[in-house]
Amino acid sequence: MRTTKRLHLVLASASPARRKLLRAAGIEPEVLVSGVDESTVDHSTPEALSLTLAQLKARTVTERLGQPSVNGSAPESADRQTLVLGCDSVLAFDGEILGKPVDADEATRRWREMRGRSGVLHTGHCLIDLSSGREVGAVAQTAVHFAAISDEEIAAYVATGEPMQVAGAFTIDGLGGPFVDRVDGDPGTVIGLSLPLLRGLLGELDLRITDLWTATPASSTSK
Ligand SMILES: Nc1nc2c(ncn2[C@@H]2O[C@H](COP(=O)(O)OP(=O)(O)OP(=O)(O)O)[C@@H](O)[C@H]2O)c(=O)[nH]1
Repeated sequence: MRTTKRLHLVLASASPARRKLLRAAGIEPEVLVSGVDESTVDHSTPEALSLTLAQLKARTVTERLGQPSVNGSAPESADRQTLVLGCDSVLAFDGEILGKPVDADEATRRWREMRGRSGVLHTGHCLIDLSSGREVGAVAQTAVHFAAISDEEIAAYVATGEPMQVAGAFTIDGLGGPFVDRVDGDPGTVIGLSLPLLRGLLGELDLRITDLWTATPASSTSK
């Protein structure tokens, strides 16, 4: 049965890219950074790692909101139904699971290996409905094909500092754009949040992504 309450999305992420994706899709999230120490989680597959970290981030913020955790049934709020979304992105490349490079040297080394080759960006998503305590989650994968860039291009890109801020040491919608030939799959998954996957998770909770629109698309695009 569809909700009659106003839906409110809390994004449990510091990622400016995730927030930008949601806002462009008409969803204005409240941002509550989880502060999770990702080094405490170790998993052998990129799917398990990205999903577990997404769950940890969403659950951490849910607890902080003073609501029971996943198995509790949070008290109904008057007119607002709050959802918490956690995400985590990792690159699977050459049999390794790669997050953000620790420094410029690692970013340089990675690019010298990645250029001209392909990897798979995995983004785990976890969505918790505070009113019911229900939790749903899934991982999206998008293949990334890197351009055969020169040592000089690598040096210039690493010098911008961007590679050290993002999983996989590259962006497709930033300075790294020219260095990715193509992606196979949802580009949002590479950027850090898959909107079609979010739509599916909301559907599992009997909710619609259109109920999350804070600005109706017409008004948000009017000049
Ligand atoms: N703009 C952009 N950001 C990317 C891209 N690929 C990865 N990222 C970012 O790289 C970061 C991956 O690190 P995560 O640990 O998942 O997220 P975070 O930024 O540390 O933020 P938290 O969710 O609070 O942990 C995210 O901010 C992603 O948005 C890309 O192609 N474009």
